[in-house]
Amino acid sequence: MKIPFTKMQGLGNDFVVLDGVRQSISLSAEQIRRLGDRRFGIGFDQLLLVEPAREAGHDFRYRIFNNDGSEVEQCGNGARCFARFVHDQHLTDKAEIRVETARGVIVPKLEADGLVSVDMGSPRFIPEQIPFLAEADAIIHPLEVAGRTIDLTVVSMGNPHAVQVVDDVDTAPVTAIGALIEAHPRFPARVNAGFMQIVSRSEIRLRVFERGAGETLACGTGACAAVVAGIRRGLLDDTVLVHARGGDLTIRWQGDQSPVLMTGPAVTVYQGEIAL
Ligand SMILES: N[C@@H](CCC[C@H](N)C(=O)O)C(=O)O
Repeated sequence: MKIPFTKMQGLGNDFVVLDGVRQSISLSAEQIRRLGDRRFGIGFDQLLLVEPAREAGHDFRYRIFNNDGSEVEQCGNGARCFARFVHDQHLTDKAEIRVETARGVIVPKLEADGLVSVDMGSPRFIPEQIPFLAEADAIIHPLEVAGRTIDLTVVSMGNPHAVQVVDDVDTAPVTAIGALIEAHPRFPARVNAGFMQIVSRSEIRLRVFERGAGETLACGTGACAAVVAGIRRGLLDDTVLVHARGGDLTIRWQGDQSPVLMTGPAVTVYQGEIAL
């Protein structure tokens, strides 16, 4: 069976997007891994499956899979690509879309300037909500990794993030230490590991070793989590320009229960068909 797909990217974080509205699609973890293989398949960091909404008042549901086949709760760059996809495929003519994810409803909006902004919902910090094994809630949690102690701020943006501050993202050991943090036993569902360099109170540089995908050129939820972590640590103001290796995002957060707002690009690269 052949299925049509769209290849998209948000700041170089790349996706295969499938239309599960016009046809019913069900993929095994093994099929996702095969499609995600950059030599034997199409290749992507995440696969996005767009489906009809389950509840009245919502426009769509979308499911997110890492290229290791695991299904995840949330994806920031994916949310922007999802919005561009349903619009370009004429699945909706709404500029503001209410979409169900595994962790609640998010609201992407196509802006007049071509960017997409997304209300990503409120961040969560309580250790069980991450999930993270810790005795109490704290802004900084020391974690033993490879014989040294790293100060982490843990944040859930629907999916789990552990953010550390580094002097220079270019020399930070993102791959080696990121993999150890991702698989650390204190994160029972694994975690996305963020490495944040503070440039000023309104600008950071960020690299993220993603759970289930390795280091990507950008991570939208990672950018939200890093800015929230920086604000909680008293290092950042409420509007921050995030420089990832694949490009820039603007993140806004007013604190407490207010939602995190993300604005950035979403680009279609090509369309094709592939045999499952
Ligand atoms: N690239 C994404 C995050 C994708 C999911 C993540 N790897 C996880 O396992 O939680 C983004 O842009 O947010």
